Amino acid sequence: MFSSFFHFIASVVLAAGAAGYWYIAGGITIEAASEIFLGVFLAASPLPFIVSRLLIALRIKRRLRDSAIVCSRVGALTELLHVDTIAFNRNGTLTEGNVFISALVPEGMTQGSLLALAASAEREAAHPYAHALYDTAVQRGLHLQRHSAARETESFGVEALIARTPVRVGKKEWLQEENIEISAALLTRADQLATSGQTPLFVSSSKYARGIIAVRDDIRAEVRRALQSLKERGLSLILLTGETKRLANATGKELKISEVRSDLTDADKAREIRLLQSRGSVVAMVGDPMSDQAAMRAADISIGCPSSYEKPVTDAPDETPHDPLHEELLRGPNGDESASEIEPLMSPEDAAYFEAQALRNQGHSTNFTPDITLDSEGLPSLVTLWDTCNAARARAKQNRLLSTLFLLTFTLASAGVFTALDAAILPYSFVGGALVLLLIFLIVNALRK
Ligand SMILES: Nc1ncnc2c1ncn2[C@@H]1O[C@H](COP(=O)(O)OP(=O)(O)OP(=O)(O)O)[C@@H](O)[C@H]1O
Ligand SMILES: [Cu+]
Repeated sequence: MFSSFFHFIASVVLAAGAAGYWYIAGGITIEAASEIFLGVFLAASPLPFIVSRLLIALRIKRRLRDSAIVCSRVGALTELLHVDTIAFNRNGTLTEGNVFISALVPEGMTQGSLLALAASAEREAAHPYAHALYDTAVQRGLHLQRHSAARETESFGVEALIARTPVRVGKKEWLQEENIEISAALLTRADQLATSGQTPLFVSSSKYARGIIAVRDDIRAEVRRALQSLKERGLSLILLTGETKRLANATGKELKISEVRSDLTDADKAREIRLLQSRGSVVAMVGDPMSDQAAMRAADISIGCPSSYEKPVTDAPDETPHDPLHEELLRGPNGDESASEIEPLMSPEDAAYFEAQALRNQGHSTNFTPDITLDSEGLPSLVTLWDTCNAARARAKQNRLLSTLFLLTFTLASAGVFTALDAAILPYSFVGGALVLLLIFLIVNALRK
């Protein structure tokens, strides 16, 4: 856009220069000088270049008509060709989006009570892990306790007050920061679980870890192939994830990605991207438009991977219309009176505590649309998009070359440079006609099969 503007200014200056020269040195009339001005201006105009750029985006768009890939910024399609690094998150983008509990490791309690404790804390949490814990507990018919307040911390976990006791579910590092005691046995077990591709969630009540719940969301086979294809196309890949180092490394190994950054919040991911950019990389970020917002804004191109988590449930629409546990929880302690869930019993101190914490979590705004949104296939459709853009690149090159040739020869001819060789000054009507022909040719060339 900027360069087109300068190109335009340059063409005006050039035209004025040529007309001025002939008016003064050649002694021609003002009418003849304006005709020279017009001729040079038409020959040197940026129009063919602007048209070429738009046509390429149009070509790509037409090619993508049959796929469900959505592009909300047309320029992104041509800019995609300059990208050399693809960054992506793990959960939802690389994985099935099907989270399940793969191990329950309680310490000093039963598996059931460990899960019930964690699920009680996760009741209203939004993370897919929270849903998995809660849904499994409900399916098993476990008795959940009501919490008086809960707070979900991005990238760390959830904290809830249950019967005035703080219960936490989340990352080891976070619990350790809160001075929660974790036994050596649990720590070892967690490392084993993470190395085998699972996410160990620590559950603590008061100041002690009560066990681990391991959740799992496996890598999709198509994603492995897609990443391989992207690598073959000369792109650098980098995994930016909120998961812990062990799991991230296991994922990297499984997918043969050497660049892996773990334990990142959204803001950390954005910082990693800026770091890559400062080294000259042009980065596209594939992620979740909700939870990777800052990273996607920082990237040169943001690509939304329609998270499998958000898939509308079409398979079983009328299964479990209401969960029995929910109703049980709504019933008061006497079994008859309906206790309100919306107004939890919270002491003013608790309320103040959680209010202060909640304020720190309010960074995200919800209305962010990525430049490009992949189809339900997710990452594999990026390969299709890339190939389409790349195929268009050859056509773009031809058109640019032709436009440049036109500009050089017609500018010189209409400025009268060839009069030195006894040629006449090219009249502006001729230049105009040639320009129209050129534009028609560009259109045909860009859009033909
Ligand atoms: N509600 C929650 N309950 C338990 N653990 C949580 C919760 N929210 C976050 N965590 C912990 O924080 C970690 C990172 O979460 P985060 O949302 O940042 O990453 P992610 O989106 O799951 O992964 P990626 O960055 O690859 O997409 C999780 O692995 C989990 O250990
Ligand atoms: Cu996705």
